Amino acid sequence: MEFLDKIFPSQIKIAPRPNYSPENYQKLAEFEKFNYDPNIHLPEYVINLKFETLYMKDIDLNKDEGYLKFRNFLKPGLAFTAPFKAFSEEGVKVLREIVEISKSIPQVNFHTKRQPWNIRGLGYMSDFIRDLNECQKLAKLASLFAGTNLSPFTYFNYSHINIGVPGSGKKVDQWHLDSVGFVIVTVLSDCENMKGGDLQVLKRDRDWSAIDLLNSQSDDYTPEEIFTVKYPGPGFAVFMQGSHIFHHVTSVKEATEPRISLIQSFMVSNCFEEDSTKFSTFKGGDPEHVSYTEFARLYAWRSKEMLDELINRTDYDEANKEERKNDGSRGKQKALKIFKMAIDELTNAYSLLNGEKDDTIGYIDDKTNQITGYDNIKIES
Ligand SMILES: O=C(O)CCC(=O)C(=O)O
Ligand SMILES: [Fe+2]
Repeated sequence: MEFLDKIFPSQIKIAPRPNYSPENYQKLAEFEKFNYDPNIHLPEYVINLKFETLYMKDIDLNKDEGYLKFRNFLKPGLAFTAPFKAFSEEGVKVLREIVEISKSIPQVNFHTKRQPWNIRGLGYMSDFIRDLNECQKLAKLASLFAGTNLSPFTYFNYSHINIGVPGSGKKVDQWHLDSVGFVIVTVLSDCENMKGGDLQVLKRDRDWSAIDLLNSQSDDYTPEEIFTVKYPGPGFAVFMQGSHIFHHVTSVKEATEPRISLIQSFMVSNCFEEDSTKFSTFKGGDPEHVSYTEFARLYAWRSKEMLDELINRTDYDEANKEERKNDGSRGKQKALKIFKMAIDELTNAYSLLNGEKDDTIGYIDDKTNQITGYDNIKIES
């Protein structure tokens, strides 16, 4: 048995699949030749005990009691890992072929102010991408790093790809916090002689006061608190809690080919844990007919999971016994707590989806040095 199956004996939860593909994102015949097989496309994972890591507890600035309790629960909670080999040679080869095909599909190519070129939406169009993102082995590896069970995030995010064109003078990605809790960021291109194109992270937890520090970073000066990821080669990845630590990717100055990176996104499986999802980011960037439906389903699933917990509880008898002893409060209190959480989840979803509420976290625009929201404004490629 794989060591990951020993640690996580039960299946990772996957949100129910949509039984349709949104308009413009139907299955594509050109992708049919690729069949995902973790035994071929993933390597044997070897965990190096001298793994270079940064623990959330070491960069926490937030000393709020509730927050610390949550963090304690998430032990060991790696903020980010050292690079590890996430994909086999064959895995890299297939993914690169998929990227090449995708470049000629207009509706999956996006050019935004934050990211000059990204590819999104492949989960609906390619079974390989769908199966990779729903792979138990990869999700269990991410769960091991996070210290809690993680599930794949929404379909349109499955295998988000960034492309950095050498000499474009544009950052591949501006300083930002992710709008999803956890990511595995893999480089697929040859970076051996690349200048620039560095993924850099700030070693502080959600510290907005660091904006000046981030903006002071220039080509020839990297403040000590900013860490540069050194990828040994294609197929190597880092796992990170991108929703907690600011990160960006510098512009590619020189390289033998464009920089290609692949982002696998994960959210907490347990509906009762804190969730870092920020709907407004996706609302502001993805096609409207996709983001609304995906997030309606996501919030509906999370609330359903909460109510299922209430329906499937096996400790009512015990709670009821206690209840008789304790004047009827215990079982009732537990039930009320779950109802309240489900109501809050739905109220939050309702206000976000109908536009009464905005949960944007934005990114730092390098032109203005200001936090900027996602406004659906596309730029010319
Ligand atoms: O492309 C990369 O290396 C990282 C990109 C990133 O942080 C993102 O897409 O959120
Ligand atoms: Fe990111």
